[in-house]
Amino acid sequence: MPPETIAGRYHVEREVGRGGMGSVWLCRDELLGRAVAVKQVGRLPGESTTDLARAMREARSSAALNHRNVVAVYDAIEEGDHIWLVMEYVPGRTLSQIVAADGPLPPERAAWIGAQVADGLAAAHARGTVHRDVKPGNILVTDEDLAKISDFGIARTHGDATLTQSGMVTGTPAYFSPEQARGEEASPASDVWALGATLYAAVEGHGPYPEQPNALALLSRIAAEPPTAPERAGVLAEPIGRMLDPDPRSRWAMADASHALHRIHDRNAEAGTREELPVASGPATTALPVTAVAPEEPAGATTTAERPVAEPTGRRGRRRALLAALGVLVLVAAIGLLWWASTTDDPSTSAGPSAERSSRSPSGSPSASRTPSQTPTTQSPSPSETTSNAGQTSGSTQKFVTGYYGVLPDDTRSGWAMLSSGFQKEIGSYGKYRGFWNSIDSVEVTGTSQAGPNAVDAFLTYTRQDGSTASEVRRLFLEQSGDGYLITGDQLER
Ligand SMILES: Nc1ncnc2c1ncn2[C@@H]1O[C@H](COP(=O)(O)OP(=O)(O)OP(=O)(O)O)[C@@H](O)[C@H]1O
Repeated sequence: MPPETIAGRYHVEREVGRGGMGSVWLCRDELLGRAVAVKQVGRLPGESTTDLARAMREARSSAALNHRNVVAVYDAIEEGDHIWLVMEYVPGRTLSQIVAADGPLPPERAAWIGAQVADGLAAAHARGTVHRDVKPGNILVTDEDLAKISDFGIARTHGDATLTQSGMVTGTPAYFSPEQARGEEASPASDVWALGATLYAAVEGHGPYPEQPNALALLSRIAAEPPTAPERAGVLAEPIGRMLDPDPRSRWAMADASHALHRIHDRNAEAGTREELPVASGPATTALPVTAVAPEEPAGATTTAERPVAEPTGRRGRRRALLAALGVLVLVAAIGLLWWASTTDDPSTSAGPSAERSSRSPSGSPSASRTPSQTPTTQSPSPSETTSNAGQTSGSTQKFVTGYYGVLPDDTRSGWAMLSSGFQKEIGSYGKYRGFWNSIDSVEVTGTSQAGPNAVDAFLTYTRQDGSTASEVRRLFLEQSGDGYLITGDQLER
């Protein structure tokens, strides 16, 4: 039984759940007058300090993150043989509880939940933290479908000591990526796999691999065999396939996943009702971003058909089924391509090369969502909060960014000159850059926010040539150049 009050401050109201390391209690923070969730992590006398270290690691990883899609950790209190992790209280259910109670989710709803989680994880990746245990049980979802990723219990930041000394499995094997199953280090790419497997489970009602009690047998299967293609994924078929790419080098980055999932959500919202959205409709299939992280691939050459959920492993039946599934996907992609070719109003798809299609809405510059060399230090608050928060030193970088969008879309020559040569190379050519901006009628900067010494988040609203609008938050990375700056890269934030 927990005490009535924890650390003289958190009044215990009731137990809200129980996990592998202990109970979670709903408490009232008497000092701040707010509800908090307090997770009790046991440390029995004589027991090793592994649990304690794990809890502290969870606290450290999560507390450094401030993102609406990551459960905030407020405090970690050591008391007797326990640690109390004080977290943001998220009223709702875990994704696994939702699927268990209500059955598999419609792909569009799963996409929305996945998009939010991808945002939270992308923020964690940007600061060097890998979650390592993404699974439906670690995703909390409110009644309004606000999703938050929790339990950075086995996450670690670069430079932390190895978690296990003797090959003990950390994480949930069912959601392990093939490279993890082979014993390689967890990486942002393995979080992408785990999110793909989580979305698979959300729409199918079971994970990508058949459950089995023998963890080692499961791991060897994951390492050797691709999962079977999902049957109920609909519009999520391609994102799941790209996230479950067995090769981590060509697997989507988290930003690509976020982008694609948001697109599905945006299109669904535009369509008005979930049911109205055709399954695997043309635009949703063809307009998905193509990751720019596979350097050996020619830009823009990747199609759904080239990246199946499962790659052939030598099992004939599976191969045949896959080929059939791929045939359908190729057909869908071809129909989508025709649809796409007949429209010019979607700037995010009009840019052509793969790097330019990494944005879910019109990009500030048609660039890849990439891991920046400069790590942002803060998360973006809402546009209204941000401009006024800019400090004196950050003013000039924000001014520069506002100025950059000020010349666009009309003066692409000047805009192009504000990009570093490396970034220009990454985009490909001035013609591609201009081609993108030609599809935009106007771009408005509704706010800016300092995301790091050389990183600025721009809150943008684009109006396309056809009058439709789209909004996004784009992070621009800058380098000093003479008295001014050059843009060295960008990344979609929201
Ligand atoms: N911040 C929170 N707000 C509200 N409920 C929560 C919160 N965190 C956890 N819960 C509830 O408590 C339950 C247990 O959470 P916990 O993180 O300990 O479980 P777990 O992820 O299954 O365990 P573990 O990963 O430690 O093996 C969850 O299933 C959820 O219902």
